[in-house]
Amino acid sequence: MASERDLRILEAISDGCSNPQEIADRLNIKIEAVLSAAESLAESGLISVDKRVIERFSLTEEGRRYAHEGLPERRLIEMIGEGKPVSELQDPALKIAIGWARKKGWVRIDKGVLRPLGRPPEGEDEIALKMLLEGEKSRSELGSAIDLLIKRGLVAPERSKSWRYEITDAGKQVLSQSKEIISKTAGYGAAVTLVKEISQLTPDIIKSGAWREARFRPYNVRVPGETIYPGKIHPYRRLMDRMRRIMLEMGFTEIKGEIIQSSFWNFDALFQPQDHPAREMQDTFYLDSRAEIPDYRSVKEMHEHGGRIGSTGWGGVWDPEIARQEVLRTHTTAITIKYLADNPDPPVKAFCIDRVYRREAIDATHTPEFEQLEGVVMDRGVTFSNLLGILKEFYSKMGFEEVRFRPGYFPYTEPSVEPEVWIDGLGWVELGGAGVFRREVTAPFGIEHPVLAWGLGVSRLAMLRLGLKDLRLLYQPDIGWLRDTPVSVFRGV
Ligand SMILES: N[C@@H](Cc1ccccc1)C(=O)O
Repeated sequence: MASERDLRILEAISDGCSNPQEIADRLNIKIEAVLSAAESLAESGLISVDKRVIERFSLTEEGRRYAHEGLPERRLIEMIGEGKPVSELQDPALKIAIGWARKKGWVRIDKGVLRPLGRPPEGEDEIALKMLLEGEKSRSELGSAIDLLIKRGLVAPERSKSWRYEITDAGKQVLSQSKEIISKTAGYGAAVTLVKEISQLTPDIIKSGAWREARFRPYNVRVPGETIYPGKIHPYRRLMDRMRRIMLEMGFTEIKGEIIQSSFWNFDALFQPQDHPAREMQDTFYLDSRAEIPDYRSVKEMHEHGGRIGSTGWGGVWDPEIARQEVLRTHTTAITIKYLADNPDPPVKAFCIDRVYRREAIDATHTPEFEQLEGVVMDRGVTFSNLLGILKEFYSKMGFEEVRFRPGYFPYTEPSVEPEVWIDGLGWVELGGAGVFRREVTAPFGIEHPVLAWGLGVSRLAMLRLGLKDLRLLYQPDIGWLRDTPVSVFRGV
């Protein structure tokens, strides 16, 4: 059964209006209303719908300027006349123009002089630009120059969905029947009383009491709605907030620290020998500045001889100058060890989620800046199994049910493990490092109780959680990805 609005729309389609906007304009109603009505008309077989994606092109601001003034390479040709020394053409904007003119084979450089090679005819790109001054155009109207113009940022493509409606024989029949009724009565109003279906409640319908007799059209939740892109929190930020919330729920306190650290806190305090390969230039960003470091006697003693805990230390001479060198922190463990040194009495339950820096060549799985989530628990009698339990719980709260631990090695923990989570399709994926701090780390700072410590690769975890193949997406504002990433991938957020 069709409502008054349906019939009007059906009539418009029968008169040749084939797209929603046209119909909306003609009937002075919202386009969403047309889409919704058309959907149900199509469902009842009264119209046929042809959906397609169309591409239209328009000028960017720069493109518009060039459409008026001419492309830079065109103006260059006009400017150089018979030729001009390249040394007089040093302006960066001119360099771009020269680049294009050479690419197009319009000029050549002869003994330092830029010379035109005849007068180049108007190119397809220039013609396309001029056409676009008249308004939006399609690909077929503009020709093949369009891709280059898009690359140059002069033309912006826009893809949109279009709907084409056509009335079917069944539709024609319904329309002619209803017209008969309408012509016998006063008009569409009569058709409404005839079909008695209302899609929108108006003050009039309420006041007149017409709603009592009316049948309300049910909502059709399958109608394609207008896509809207509201502002939302960046998916990566959202994920980090989630991790932060999990840690807080588990009773941890958040701590912060400086990005620039002395080697002392980044390495030495963690009993990393001064010739440890991880300190080398290819892994660490060194600054050419020196930091103040605290009283280092006990740390030096530990590195050289093993202090008074029965360790042998690393031997050799521990050099405070090396410890003073400033670095961009390579891990957040620098923050937690400093915090423990400042708070050596139990209990301590702290975490730090922040950015760290390493000299990595950038590729799909490496960036020189990334985030780590670091946690420490220090208390009387805490054990390695407590550590595994905490990690398991954290991962399960993040939605990774299957966790296992591989033996690992870090200079500052014993025993050490590398937690792995199971990802369908990928298998076991390593997600960080963990262990119990060695006495060589804790004793010099007067920490007498066991310390459980771990550091997790946050961006790694985000990649898995968001199903990304390329880590760089987390750091590049790719508007398409940002729009398409649903907020619902984060359970419980
Ligand atoms: N700092 C280690 C992780 C770790 C933290 C704490 C204990 C053990 C390991 C890393 O960056 O890989």
